[in-house]
Amino acid sequence: MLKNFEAIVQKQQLFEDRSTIVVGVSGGPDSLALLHLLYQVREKMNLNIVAAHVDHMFRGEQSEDEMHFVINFCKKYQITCEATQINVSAYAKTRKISAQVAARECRYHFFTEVLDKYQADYLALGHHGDDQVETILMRMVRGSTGEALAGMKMKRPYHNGFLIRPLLAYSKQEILDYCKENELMPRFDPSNEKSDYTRNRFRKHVLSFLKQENPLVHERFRYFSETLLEDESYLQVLTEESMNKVIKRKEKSAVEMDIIRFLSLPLPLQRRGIKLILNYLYVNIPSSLSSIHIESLQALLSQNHPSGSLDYPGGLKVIKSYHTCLFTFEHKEATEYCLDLTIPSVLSIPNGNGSISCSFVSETGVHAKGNDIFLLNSRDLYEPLIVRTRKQGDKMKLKGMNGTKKVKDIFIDEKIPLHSRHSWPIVEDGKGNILWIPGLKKSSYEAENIEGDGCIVLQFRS
Ligand SMILES: Nc1ncnc2c1ncn2[C@@H]1O[C@H](COP(=O)(O)OP(=O)(O)OP(=O)(O)O)[C@@H](O)[C@H]1O
Repeated sequence: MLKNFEAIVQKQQLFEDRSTIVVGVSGGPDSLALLHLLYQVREKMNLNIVAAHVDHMFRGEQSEDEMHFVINFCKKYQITCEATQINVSAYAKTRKISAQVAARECRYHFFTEVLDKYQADYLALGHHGDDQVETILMRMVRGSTGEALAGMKMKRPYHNGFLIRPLLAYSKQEILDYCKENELMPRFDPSNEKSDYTRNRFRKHVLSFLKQENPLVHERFRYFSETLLEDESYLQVLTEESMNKVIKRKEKSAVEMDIIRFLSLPLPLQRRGIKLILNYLYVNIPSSLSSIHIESLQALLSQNHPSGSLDYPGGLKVIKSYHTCLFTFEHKEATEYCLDLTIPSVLSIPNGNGSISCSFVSETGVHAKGNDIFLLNSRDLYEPLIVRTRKQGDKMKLKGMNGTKKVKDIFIDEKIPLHSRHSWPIVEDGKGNILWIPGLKKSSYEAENIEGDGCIVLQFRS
């Protein structure tokens, strides 16, 4: 028995007694050793083991032979076996994907079918410690960050249960020795020897060098991976707590955050905070998104200029405006509008900017405190009232002040983000006077007292 197999299963809580485990078995040494190990603990742990094999039909008779080898192996050990033949080359051609990607997709599709058929909770695969060293190094070179640098997880949620990789604790040599000791006679896939795949190049040139330096290098990488995952999960909790105080608005396709609060976080939380937002907004993280995007955003947010924007892959735009940073997929220029406000009515403002209700009241006693409500004496009403977006040169007579002020300056003083200014509603009367910028400022046209003929009440709801 491979050293400590049971101890690892217990320590990592890989699976429970009485579980059904589907094992992906190619016929190679790794998966064959895995199948055999699980077979060894089967009785003791009351396991139901099912082997699943896919013949990718890449190598004609040779790969068919491998399938029969797996079927016969299972027969010998009285293990249930599900085997299938899939024309992966044809699949790859119709979908215009590489043979490797196609093989993976077909394999995992079949695995889920078998998991469902046997209502299994676990899919076990034969990746080992040397695979892990290669994976981590490849990811480093590719520029992965955070949790991804920990490589493959020994246990992670998959389909309706978990994907487990019990052999990550062992080196390839230990597995080969195990196969020999137990006379398993695995098959060797010649494509593993080709050096045209990135992984094979890492195996040949980097892993062999590292093994010379330290034959137990896989254990060092395992320790690195485990501690990194622990550190990451702790930092993730801290990030989520901190970002709760930074995020101002969170919708399906847009997130707004407070830049000052964000910049007060330590850099590791800032980086993870940005990732958290991106993971939330993207359904699938685009492969072209890299650490460069995160770095350039950190630079944009910390520079003095009050505004700026970045284009992220997949149509996501990040817009800085004063103390607010908006991540949005909805950055089509806000449509201009100019709408009649009839009395009485409720008008929905375009671009999701709320509504304005408009009614006539005859009695006194209406309070118009704040900028969300506006009163206009009937005798000062010049119809039609219009709700529109801003125009160049807009000016307004401010309530309680002499003279006029540019609408543009009002937006700047109120620190309204650039993208919001284009769609903010402005209420104008039939003479072209700007009466009110709902939610922001009132003009001197507002009624001080309600007089004889009653008044119009405008109420803004954002
Ligand atoms: N054709 C297949 N059918 C069923 N399972 C497979 C097949 N190919 C790979 N697997 C599963 O995926 C794991 C990883 O596959 P990969 O090709 O990366 O490894 P490998 O070094 O070829 O492993 P092995 O020595 O088991 O063939 C295998 O150990 C096995 O559990």
